[in-house]
This record gives sequence, C-alpha cells and structure tokens, in this order.
Amino acid sequence: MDQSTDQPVISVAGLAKSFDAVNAVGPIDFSIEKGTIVGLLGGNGAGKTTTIAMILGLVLPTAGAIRVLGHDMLRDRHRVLHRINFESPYVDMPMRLTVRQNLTVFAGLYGVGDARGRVAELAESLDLTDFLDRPSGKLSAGQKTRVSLAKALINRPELLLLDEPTASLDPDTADWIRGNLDRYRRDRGATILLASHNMPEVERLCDDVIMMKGGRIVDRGAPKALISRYGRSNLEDVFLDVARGRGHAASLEEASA
Ligand SMILES: Nc1ncnc2c1ncn2[C@@H]1O[C@H](COP(=O)(O)OP(=O)(O)OP(=O)(O)O)[C@@H](O)[C@H]1O
Repeated sequence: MDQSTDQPVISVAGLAKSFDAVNAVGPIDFSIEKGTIVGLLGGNGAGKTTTIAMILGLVLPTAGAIRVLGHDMLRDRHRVLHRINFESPYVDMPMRLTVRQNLTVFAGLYGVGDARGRVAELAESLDLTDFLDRPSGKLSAGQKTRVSLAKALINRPELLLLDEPTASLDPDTADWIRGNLDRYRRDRGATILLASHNMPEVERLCDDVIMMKGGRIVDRGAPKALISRYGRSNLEDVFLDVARGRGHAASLEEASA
C-alpha cells in the first residue's frame, strides 16, 4: 500500500554522519512538503552533499531516520528508488557511450516504458539534439550538466535531488535550466531539493531555504522571509551573515550555545 498521501515527501529526524573524527552532519531534523522547491545553502563543507547522499541512500548515516515518500529509506529504499532521481556534477557517465546510449541505459535501469520516446522527448526539451550521438566524454562542461539533468528526469521522478544543478552553465543556459525545473515541478507536482551556491538562483527558484553551517541547520525560511529577518536586501548578504556569524545569525548562535 502507498503510505505517501499527505505525508512530507522527505522527513529526517536526528540525522547525523561522522567520518572518523569529522562530524560532517547533524544531528538535523527537517521535512519537505510535496510540490515545493527547497534550497540547501551553506558554505564549503557545511554538509549539503552528505545530507543529499544520505537521503539517496549512497551514504549510511551514523544516526537518525530518513523517510522518503512515506517509506523508511534505510530499510525499504528499493520501494522508493524508482520514484526519485538525482543529479550531481561529481557523477560521470560512461565516457565512450554516446549521450543517447547512456540515456537509454538509464531509461532501462529505471524501467521506463518507451525509452526511445522518452530520450527523444528529453533531447528536445533540454536541447541535446546536436550532441545526442556524440560520446559523453567529448562534451563541454555545460553540455554534460544538461545531459545529467536529462538523466535525472528520465523516470519522471516525484522527488528530484540536485547538487549544484547549474554549475558550469553560462548565465543564459542556467536561467533556461531553472525555467525547465520550475516547469517540471509545476506540471508534475514534483518536489525538488537542491544544494546551490548561486544565491540569485535560490532566490528565484526556491519556496524555502534550509541554511546549514558546520553540519547543523542554523535557519530556515522562504527567501523573502529570511531576507527580511536578517534586515538584508538579498539572499547573498543573508548567506554572508550566516557564514560569518554576524547580525541576526550571531544572535541565533548565542541562543543555541
Ligand atoms: N568521504 C568522506 N570522508 C571524510 N570526510 C568527508 C567525506 N565526505 C565529506 N567529508 C567531510 O564532511 C564535511 C561535509 O562535507 P560535504 O561535502 O557534505 O559539504 P558541502 O556542504 O557539500 O560542501 P561543498 O559546498 O564544498 O560541496 C566536510 O568537512 C568534508 O570534508
């Protein structure tokens, strides 16, 4: 039975990860509602990638619970994986296979019915047609990012986890990708969690922002609400306050000490 109705799409409680002496994440608690785009913000080493990797089941938590689409990810991830997908600049596709071959393999892995049709549809919507039959190892960084996004959308996921989805893209292509993500969310009621260092991107795209520092969640809110709470004019300045522990961020740190 599907237990996902009306439950948060992601819910984590007491989630923590240590790598030997390094406390990379946690403990953290948060949940994400269906149909929202949530940004995970934080400086280098704040724990964003580790958090996403734990939600995906790629990294085992040291402690805590993760529920995705109503299922316990640590026990039942096989019941959820076909309904989610991810994109990360750190994951390369087999270099010698063409873009079309790679996407077709992923379509097969996700059990997509009409693989040929789905690849053609994505090639059209993400503008991959010019290099669809080129080896994946011979693409520019921006072209690779678009192919990774096509791979992430291949199974029409209900939940999309993105690690820096517009890294290496020129401003025009990045803007166009953001438009695509927003449309995908609207058309399918999908939920998106994305880590990003691009503040204008987060301001434009995200309904809600989770701010991380040193593996912990230090604040959360809609971009506009955060900007007003910190008395700033944009999210970049909020980010700097959090990273440097000043202004409103300093009072939060004092309160939690
Ligand atoms: N496999 C690992 N072994 C040891 N330490 C790790 C490992 N993966 C991550 N870490 C450490 O955990 C912390 C969090 O790293 P993580 O990659 O999650 O941060 P991030 O917020 O994604 O950073 P960035 O913005 O630089 O990508 C860092 O201190 C990092 O060095």
